[in-house]
Amino acid sequence: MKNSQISFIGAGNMANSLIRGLINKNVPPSHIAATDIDSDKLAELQSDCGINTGDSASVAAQADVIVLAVKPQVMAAVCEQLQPLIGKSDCLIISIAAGIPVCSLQKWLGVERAIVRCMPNTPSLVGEGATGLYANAQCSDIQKQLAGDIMGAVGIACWLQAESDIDTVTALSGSGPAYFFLMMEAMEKAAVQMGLEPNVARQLAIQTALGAGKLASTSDVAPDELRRRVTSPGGTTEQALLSMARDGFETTVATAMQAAQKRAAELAN
Ligand SMILES: NC(=O)C1=CN([C@@H]2O[C@H](COP(=O)(O)OP(=O)(O)OC[C@H]3O[C@@H](n4cnc5c(N)ncnc54)[C@H](O)[C@@H]3O)[C@@H](O)[C@H]2O)C=CC1
Ligand SMILES: O=C(O)[C@@H]1CCC=N1
Repeated sequence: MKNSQISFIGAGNMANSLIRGLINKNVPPSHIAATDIDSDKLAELQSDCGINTGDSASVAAQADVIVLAVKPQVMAAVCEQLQPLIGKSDCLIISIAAGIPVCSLQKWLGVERAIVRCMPNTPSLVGEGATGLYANAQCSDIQKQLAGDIMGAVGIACWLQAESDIDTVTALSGSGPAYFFLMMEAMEKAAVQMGLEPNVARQLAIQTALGAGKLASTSDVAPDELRRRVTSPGGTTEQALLSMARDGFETTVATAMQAAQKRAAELAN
């Protein structure tokens, strides 16, 4: 990855998290380029991070890796416009788009292209990303290594056996940060309704999420046992968890993830 030129097509929320996350991990800004139809986004990235920006032709010409970071709905048009502009025949294409299958990307970019489909998430910005990856048969081991290194620089990177697993990863970790943010919002709101200062409620809700995540990720103990260690028999947590179970918490989560997975499959068409 050290000497690779990485170009982003689309410089929105997810590209920003990846670009800023890579720079935080000491990838030289001169190795990163981005294009977007919104020139304000490019100007901000250039002034904040010092990366190269320009039109599709200029960022695609020298790229060793092109990261497709536009919405699924415009991916076909973006790829068809991009295809003749890709300068290097061994340029690796990384798509982070939800839903769009490799066969569609091949149709729009040319069948011989090495393509890795990834599903990252926005905590990549702070080096805590979680990405699932799937490579097509045209990818060499070196190209797979490169994709894994890029995503691994900003968090954990897990290779998937089947392309369809990407839709599950989308429902789990791609969309997942939003579920935890919603939980923080809901906890904060309830605490304020119970009389706590909003500022204090927010700080404690966020720190509790951070602490639980850190504890779960650094401990050998599984989340169910960590949960039991908080839950004193006859105590307060027990009452809260019983209330959640009565309200169907697990079903709510499973149904929500199925809805996200179903939407990912729909975006393929
Ligand atoms: N936001 C997230 O948490 C995640 C998003 N993704 C995927 O990342 C992709 C981008 O999503 P977001 O960053 O959230 O969307 P976004 O709307 O913030 O960014 C998309 C960017 O593409 C630009 N764009 C549109 N047409 C273009 C064109 N023809 N050429 C160049 N740029 C163009 C837009 O101006 C915009 O800045 C989507 O495919 C999404 O499925 C994947 C994982 C997580
Ligand atoms: O909501 C979306 O469609 C994208 C994909 C995963 C997270 N954000």
